[in-house]
Amino acid sequence: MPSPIVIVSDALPGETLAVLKSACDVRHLDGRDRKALFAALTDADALIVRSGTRVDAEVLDRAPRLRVVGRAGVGLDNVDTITAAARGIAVVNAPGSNTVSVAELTVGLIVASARHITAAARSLEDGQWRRSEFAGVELAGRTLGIVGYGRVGRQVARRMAAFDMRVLAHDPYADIADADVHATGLDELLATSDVVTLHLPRTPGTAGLIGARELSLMKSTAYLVNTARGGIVDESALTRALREGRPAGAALDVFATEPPGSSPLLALPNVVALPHLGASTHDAQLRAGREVAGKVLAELAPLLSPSPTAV
Ligand SMILES: NC(=O)c1ccc[n+]([C@@H]2O[C@H](COP(=O)([O-])OP(=O)(O)OC[C@H]3O[C@@H](n4cnc5c(N)ncnc54)[C@H](O)[C@@H]3O)[C@@H](O)[C@H]2O)c1
Ligand SMILES: O=C(O)CC[C@@H](O)C(=O)O
Repeated sequence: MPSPIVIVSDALPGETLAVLKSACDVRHLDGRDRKALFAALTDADALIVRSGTRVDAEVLDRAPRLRVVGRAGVGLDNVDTITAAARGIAVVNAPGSNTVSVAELTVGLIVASARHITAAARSLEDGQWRRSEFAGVELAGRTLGIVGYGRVGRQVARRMAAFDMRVLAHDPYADIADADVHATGLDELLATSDVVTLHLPRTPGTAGLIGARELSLMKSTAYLVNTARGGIVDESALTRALREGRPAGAALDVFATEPPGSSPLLALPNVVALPHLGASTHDAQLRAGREVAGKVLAELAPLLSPSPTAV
């Protein structure tokens, strides 16, 4: 029996690739090259992606043999799960694999915002020594508002409570029962928080959730941190709001379109911007790779002989 063909269209750890290669014919390409992706999918049994490959209906149309799409990470907003389900294609991901990494990056961005770390570092690199301009605020005693109290939101709450912040959380679907975390409505959270941090998925229901009205509710001294998904925030409204100084600044790991090209957000002095690094630790990538490889091989089991290397 020929080995199943697995297309890997984003970077995966060597260990994951080795596991897959022990049982499958693994082919690499850059998933942003749609032409190459379409060509490779004609005889593919599995496709493994991260956030860089858009797996829409057009992609699935080109893959008549596809049994499984593996997402080496959490967010499934780049995969058309409805079309996949309609065609009997399994979609598997690795929830929880990168929770700690995203929470730790979020802590970094909160501290960087309160203390102007990136702007001050850039200024010194430019040969300047402007101490008073970069005076920040303490986080202790101030209020953190968490929108989306799932895996990452809860880990951020724990870590920032250790900074002695008062923690609010808004999540219509979660049980917010942790001591020291106060459940609130979204408007109240926006109006009372000194830092607002987003940890919810991008779905048709959450796209543009934070728009001009919501931003206008925030304090002029507050910071917005987004390590969730770009499309949750209306970027045009955010650009206008930041130019007007309400909120005071934003730290963004994610953008509506990635890479964000010439987005005006990148040119604003009160923006800290990162190239979607939340899950980019060796630890998280290894966990995500192991989990997704195991799930993909399980879906391919009927095509495998002899049985795959255990993962
Ligand atoms: N920057 C990165 O590299 C990176 C890495 C991992 C995850 N993420 C993003 O972070 C998101 C959260 O990850 P997670 O593992 O915590 O997911 P999760 O599913 O554990 O938590 C998401 C929470 O959002 C809540 N939610 C849904 N709609 C909401 C709404 N309208 N208002 C408030 N809350 C709402 C859900 O009830 C859930 O509790 C993912 O969906 C993904 O998009 C980003
Ligand atoms: O694939 C990535 O590198 C980022 C993934 C991350 O955003 C996720 O949703 O797990």
